[in-house]
Amino acid sequence: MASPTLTTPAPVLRLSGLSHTYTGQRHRATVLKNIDHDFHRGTFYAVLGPSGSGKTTLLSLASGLDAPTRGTVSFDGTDLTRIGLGRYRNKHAATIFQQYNLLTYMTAVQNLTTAMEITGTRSRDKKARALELLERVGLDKQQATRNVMRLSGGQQQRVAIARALACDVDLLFADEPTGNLDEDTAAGIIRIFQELAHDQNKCVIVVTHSQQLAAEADHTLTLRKGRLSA
Ligand SMILES: Nc1ncnc2c1ncn2[C@@H]1O[C@H](COP(=O)(O)OP(=O)(O)OP(=O)(O)O)[C@@H](O)[C@H]1O
Repeated sequence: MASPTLTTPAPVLRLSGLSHTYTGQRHRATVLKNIDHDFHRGTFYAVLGPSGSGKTTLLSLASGLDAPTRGTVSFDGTDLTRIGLGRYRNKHAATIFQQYNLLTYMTAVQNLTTAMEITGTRSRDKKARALELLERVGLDKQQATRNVMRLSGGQQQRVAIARALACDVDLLFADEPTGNLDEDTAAGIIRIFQELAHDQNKCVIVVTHSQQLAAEADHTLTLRKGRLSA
């Protein structure tokens, strides 16, 4: 009897020969060196590495914020340059930035509903969905309807997380998402990342210094001297 063939699922995100060099007037620094790595749906990844090792750079290339100086990033087998970086960011990837990047003239709810509109995320009642997600990250209705600049740093970080959750996309990137949170709130956010990967089949990639977060990820990768290793 023929044995069943096991096929590896295609990666949702592939980095091939990825290198990145920052060039200034008197300064040139190669931060990433010839990185090859596949990332899969249904998986929660943590990327660790010393300060300045290039974690944020890696995330900005993988999330389509910047283009690599060499090599390619592909989503479901298509090079991001063919998809278009703007379209990729709007339709396929949500990013939680280290500096949150919230729309400062809006409330938390409006930040979420605007992101849902941009990504074309369908919801019968976008405001109700936004309130529900903000509650999930621990923000009550009063905080959710306040201008985001009148929230604390940790509360703004949770708005940024809820905004990423509001978008129905395959890839979620996060840069130090628990950096400003107390241990209990951080544990709640880590559980949300696990649910997104395991119950909703998303690919979640988090850059962090937190050992607490890395211990809960399915795969831990380390960036050191421009190389990524498992
Ligand atoms: N726009 C830029 N122009 C020039 N050099 C840059 C630029 N952005 C980052 N770098 C340099 O690239 C290197 C990697 O920076 P990056 O922010 O990716 O590291 P990181 O691992 O995320 O650091 P941290 O853990 O401290 O946030 C650093 O030496 C940094 O100074």
